[in-house]
This record gives sequence, C-alpha cells and structure tokens, in this order.
Amino acid sequence: MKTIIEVKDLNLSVPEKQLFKQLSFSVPANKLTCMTGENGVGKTTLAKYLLRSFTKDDQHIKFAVKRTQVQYVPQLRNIDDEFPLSIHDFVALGLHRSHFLWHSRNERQLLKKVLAETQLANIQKEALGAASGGEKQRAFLAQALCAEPKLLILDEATASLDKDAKHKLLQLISKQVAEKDITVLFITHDNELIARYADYELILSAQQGKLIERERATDAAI
Ligand SMILES: Nc1ncnc2c1ncn2[C@@H]1O[C@H](COP(=O)(O)OP(=O)(O)OP(=O)(O)O)[C@@H](O)[C@H]1O
Repeated sequence: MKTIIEVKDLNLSVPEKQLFKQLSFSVPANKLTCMTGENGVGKTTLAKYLLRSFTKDDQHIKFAVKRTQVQYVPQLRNIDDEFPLSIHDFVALGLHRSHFLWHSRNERQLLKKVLAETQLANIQKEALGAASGGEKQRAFLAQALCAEPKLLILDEATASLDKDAKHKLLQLISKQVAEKDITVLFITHDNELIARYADYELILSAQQGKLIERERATDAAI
C-alpha cells in the first residue's frame, strides 16, 4: 500500500494531558481516510501537529509530499454577513501567485475549473458573507483546491451542514480523490458519511490509532 503519511511511536501532549502514547499509523495515498474518535481524543491537535512537523525534523513523522502540497481546511470559519469579498475573489486567494499582480492564463483556467467542480460557478459573483453554510464550505474547499494539493486535510468540514449539503460536499471530495492525484484526510464524527464515503477509517482511541479498510455502503444500506 502506497502511503502519504507515516507516523511511528509518536508521543503527543498538551499542557497537563498526554493525548497519544507511542502512536503509530499510516495514511494510504490517493484514498479518502476519515479520522474519527471521541470528542477531545486529540484529532485536531494531531492534525495541526502533523502540519507543524514540516518545519522541524521530526523522526516520528514521514510525509511523501512537501508542505506546499498540503492544504488544511479548518472547521467552518465565522464569516460575517458583511464580508466584502465575492465567492470568486475569496476562492482566487488560494491560487499560487506568480511574480505578477494579475493572474496568469493558467491560473484563470484553474480557477474556472475549480469553481465549476465545486458548483460555485453560477454564484461566484455573490458575496461570500451572504452564502449558505454549504456554499461557504464549498468555497473553503475550492480555495484549498486552487493550490492543487496532493494532500487535503479537512477538519469537521460538515459539522454545521444539513444532510443535503454534507452529502454534496462529500460527493465533490470523493470525485476529486477518484479523478486526481489527491489524498484526503477528513476529520469527522459523522457515521453516515464514514459509511458512505470512507475508503479507510483511522480510529483514535485510548492514546492509540488503528487504521481499518472500509467497505463503502450503498444508499440502500444507510
Ligand atoms: N493548547 C492547549 N492547551 C491545553 N489543552 C489543550 C490545548 N489544545 C487542546 N487541548 C486539549 O486537548 C484535548 C484534545 O483536543 P482536540 O481539539 O485535539 O480534540 P478533538 O479530538 O479534535 O475534539 P473534538 O472532536 O471535540 O473537536 C482536549 O481535551 C483539549 O481541551
């Protein structure tokens, strides 16, 4: 199995609490892995630690990608109703800027493609602040996709979405995994989404982690 992250014997603590003890796991490449576990087990802390590990030489963590190839999408951020950017301009912030102040033709093409893939093309001129929760979350995803990541880490991206919006988001994400060279690590508590979309589940519990392969359930089984 080709892997994108390998963690071996990692101890991780926050003040006054050890979260993980000799934690070892790997994340399969080009798959959708759901990271699960009870509230407070340390999912977000672990994800952020993995990202920080690029800046120091941590012998317990090995990535098959560079930091610039990783995007982290945090839980739905509070975007004020008056937020002054359009969806288009917000998503475009994710483009790798060349030396110029304007976007290159390739960047404009990439932006157009990403807006279409995330089903935002029709509403791209609207203010992000006025968008629904599902549209905002798709805009965050689109901004991350503009950086053409090889690894995308999504932290509870569906937590505040209704059933339709969360399935729509996961269908978009699954399509990315199926069609591109991209691996997704998706932190979630949502058993329905795990059953439907996860290729693997990384279960964090009692300071340890266990990776299991999942059979994707069909509509009828849920
Ligand atoms: N900077 C910090 N200082 C002290 N304690 C912290 C700090 N960051 C996190 N913690 C604690 O570490 C534990 C793990 O937090 P974390 O947010 O990683 O859990 P989680 O599994 O992502 O939880 P949830 O599912 O509720 O989002 C919690 O008990 C939290 O209060």
